[in-house]
Amino acid sequence: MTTGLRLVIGSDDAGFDYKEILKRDLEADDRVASVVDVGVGDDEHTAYPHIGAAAGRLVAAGEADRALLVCGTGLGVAISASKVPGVRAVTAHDSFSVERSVLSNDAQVLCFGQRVVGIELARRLAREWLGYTFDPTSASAPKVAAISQIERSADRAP
Ligand SMILES: O=C(CO)[C@H](O)COP(=O)(O)O
Repeated sequence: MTTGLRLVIGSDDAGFDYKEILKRDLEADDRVASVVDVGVGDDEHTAYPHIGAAAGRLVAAGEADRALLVCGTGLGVAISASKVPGVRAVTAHDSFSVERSVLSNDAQVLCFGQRVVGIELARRLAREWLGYTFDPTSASAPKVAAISQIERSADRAP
C-alpha cells in the first residue's frame, strides 16, 4: 500500500496568489495525504526567509515529505529553505528541471516565482512533481550522498 505525500506549502506576499491556487490543487490530488500551510496568510507580510526556513524545518524534522514554496522569483525561498541542514531546495520553471530535481537531486523542496512563471505552467509542473520519486539505488544516489557529506563537513568548519 502506498501512502500519500505529506506536503508543506508556503509563500511570501509576492507569491500569495499562486500559493492559494496551488494549495487547492494539492488538496484535491489523491496522491497527497496532507497539506500544511506555513503562510503567509491574506494581508500578512512575513518575509520570504522565514517562510523558507519554516518549511525546511518541517521537512528536515520528518514532519513533511516535501514542500512547495512561492515568492517573487522562487529564488529567495529556495536559498532560505536550503539553509536548513538536510534540505535540498531548488527553483525550477521547466518540466525537465522539475523531474531532475527529484530524480537526480532528491530535492524535497520545489520553488516557483510568481513573477516569473505563468500560473497554468506552475500548476502543471506541480502536478508532474508529485509523480516523481527518488530512487535510492540509482546512479544519482552517491552524488546526493556527496552533497550531504559536504554539508556535514561544513558544519565542522571553524
Ligand atoms: O522574490 C523574492 C525573493 O527572492 C521576494 O518575493 C521579493 O524579494 P525583494 O525583491 O527583496 O522584495
